[in-house]
This record gives sequence, structure tokens and C-alpha cells, in this order.
Amino acid sequence: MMVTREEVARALEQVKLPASGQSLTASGRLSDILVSGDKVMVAIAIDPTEAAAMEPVRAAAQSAIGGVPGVGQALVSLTADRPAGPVAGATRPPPSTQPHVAPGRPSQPPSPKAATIPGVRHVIAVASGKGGVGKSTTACNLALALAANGQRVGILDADIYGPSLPKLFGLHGKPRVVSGRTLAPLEGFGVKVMSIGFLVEEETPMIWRGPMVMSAITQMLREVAWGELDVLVVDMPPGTGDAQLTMAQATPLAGAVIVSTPQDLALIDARRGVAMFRKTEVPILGIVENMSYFIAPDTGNRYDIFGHGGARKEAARLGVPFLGEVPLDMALRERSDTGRPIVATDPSSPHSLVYRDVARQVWASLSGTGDVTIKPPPAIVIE
Ligand SMILES: Nc1ncnc2c1ncn2[C@@H]1O[C@H](COP(=O)(O)OP(=O)(O)OP(=O)(O)O)[C@@H](O)[C@H]1O
Repeated sequence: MMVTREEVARALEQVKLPASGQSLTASGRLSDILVSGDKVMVAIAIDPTEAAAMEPVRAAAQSAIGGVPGVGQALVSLTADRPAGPVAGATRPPPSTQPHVAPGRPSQPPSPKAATIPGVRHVIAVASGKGGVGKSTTACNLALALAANGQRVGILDADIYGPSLPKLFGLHGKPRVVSGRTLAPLEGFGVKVMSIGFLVEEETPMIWRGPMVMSAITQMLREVAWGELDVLVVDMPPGTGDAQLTMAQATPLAGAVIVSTPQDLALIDARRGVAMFRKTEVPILGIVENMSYFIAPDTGNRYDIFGHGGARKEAARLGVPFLGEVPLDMALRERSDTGRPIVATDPSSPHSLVYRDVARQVWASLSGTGDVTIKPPPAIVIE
């Protein structure tokens, strides 16, 4: 049975705001109602100070939607336009769980605005100023390389306009509901994976409005049973606009990896990416140059198609670490496009070794030791 937005809006008329007695539908606080198959998602705009008071309204809205015939799963979130303080009831972890930054590395702590995620030691963003530079390919292979180096790793597809992780990991199917609203991530090559692509049918047009974007991403960060992770890699949406800035602020990021191709235009955008994270006080873990050069498979000749080396110079200019160069390679592309990421399926290839080296540097920055066998601290318990 097809669920319509009108039916959902009617159900929400029955939910009243505690202060005014006004119905949620009439309150002007509702985002667009997104219906995808039997799933319904909606966000309620709140002031950060109302979080605790509005939680019962959120719960009531969710059960009202759950009662609409044909609804299999209802996801209702509270969103604040401006980033709120740590969520009600959450406590900050002890200092030992904060990322340490190696000497000579950026030394800013993560933005204090976003609450940490229970069980997850470090959240890092993989970002690019410009689309199509290989950000998702890098995020996927970096996550696999961190896992190959011994870390427990998850990856979240925050590129909700063009989710690519299902394809890159060759994963299909729906995440299992573990309890209440909490979903189990899927698993690919030993890495836990969550993507909006698992929740929304591929042919569903992705019409997201501001608050919906944040609520979908917040849910994927916080209402997924990630378990104990050393690193959660977030594949950010490309670009450096307001949406990306808000996301960087709302996510408890320990650092960011910027991906760029060597062309001047991409580098200008990469510079914007660095500036964006600096603005939000997120340390830059470094820049990766993707599609750096091309080795012709027949002759072995090397071609610097896009003028290789630009990202290394740019990193030096910006005073951030340069993490490595990944060549343009047909096998890498073919494997990515068929769900067989190179680090997992050809671990001794030169590309995989580059990703392993990038992962080693990233972990060294996060842990402050470079010791890949470092033991995680005891689990952080958040009520
Ligand atoms: N080093 C490489 N060699 C060959 N092909 C590559 C390389 N890196 C990425 N690609 C290919 O380039 C295309 C774009 O890569 P990807 O989706 O990772 O980019 P993106 O920056 O995440 O893009 P978007 O902005 O669309 O999310 C993909 O088909 C991918 O397989």
C-alpha cells in the first residue's frame, strides 16, 4: 500500500506541542515529509534549548506516523538550525579518548559543539572542494587500509545526494533494525558501512531540504549500532558550501583528509576545503593527490596528465601534511565500479600500498603514536 505525504501530515495533526497546544502540522516546524517505499522521514525544527522538552513530541510524532497504514518504518528527528551543545544526557568522554595529535601536526581539538558518538574513538571526514576528484574512492580505500593496518573501522556515506558507498563496497540490501530506531550497519570486507543508499530506493529522486539533510546524517551517525570503532570515516558531500560547513560543525570530527586532483582548479577548491575545516577548528590530517599521474600499461611510460605534484606544493604552502599520491589507474576504476575495492581485493598492488601508507599517517596523527597495535581505551558509556 502506497503511503502518501498527506496521510502522514494528517497523522501529525494529532500531535500537539506542549507549550501552545498547537498541532505539529500547523506549527510550521515540520520539514518536508520524505516517503520512500514504506519508510517515512521527517524532521522537527527546534531551538537548541528545547531538545529535552521536545523529545516527547518527537516520540509521539514517530508513533503517530508508525500508525499510518502501510508505514514500515518512521524516522523523526529534532534538528536545530544552529548547532546545539552536547545532546541532553550525553557526557563528554574522559580526556584519554580525545584524539592526540602528533608533534608537528595540527593541534586543535575537535569542535566542542558536536557530541561524541558512544564507542567511536575518532571520527574523520574525507572531503573535497570539488566533485568527481575521487573523494569516495579515497574514503573507501582509506577505511579498508585502516582496517588492514589493524583498526576497527566504520564508514558513513554523508554524500547523500550521490551515495556511492553501496557500489564501491558491492553492498545491497536493507540494514536490520536492532532496537527501536537503531539500525545495524552492513559490513563489507571487514568494515561497517552505512549509506542513505541502503535506505532509499535507487530510483527515488533525492529531494532533500536543509533540515532533512542534517537529520538524515545525524541519524546515520547516532542511530546506527556502530559498536566499538577506532575510526569512523565520513565520506562528506563534495563542495564547501553552507551544507558542508553545517555538517562539519554538527559532526564530532577529530580531523579531515582533503582529496584533490593536481589541476589548479581542483587545488583552489581544495584550499577552500582546508579553510572550511580550519574555520570549524577541525584539524587537517592532510591532503591526498588523486589521479596524480598515469603509467601506460603497455609501455610503462609515465604521463603527468594533470600536471602532477600540485597538491604536494599546495599542502606545503598551507602548512598541512601531504599524505600521498594515488595514480590514475584503470584497474582501480574497474574494481571500484564493480564493488571490489583495490585495497581489499589486490592488497599488494602499488595503489593499495599508497592507501596503507596514507592510513598509517592518519592513524599516527589520531593516536599520537603511530603504533597501529595500540589498545583502545575502555568503552565510553553514555546513558
Ligand atoms: N585514481 C583513480 N584512477 C582511476 N579512476 C579513478 C581514480 N579515483 C577515482 N576514480 C574514478 O573516478 C570516478 C569518480 O570517483 P569518486 O566517485 O570516488 O569521486 P567523488 O569525488 O567522490 O565524486 P562525487 O563528487 O560525484 O561524489 C569513479 O568512477 C572512480 O572509479
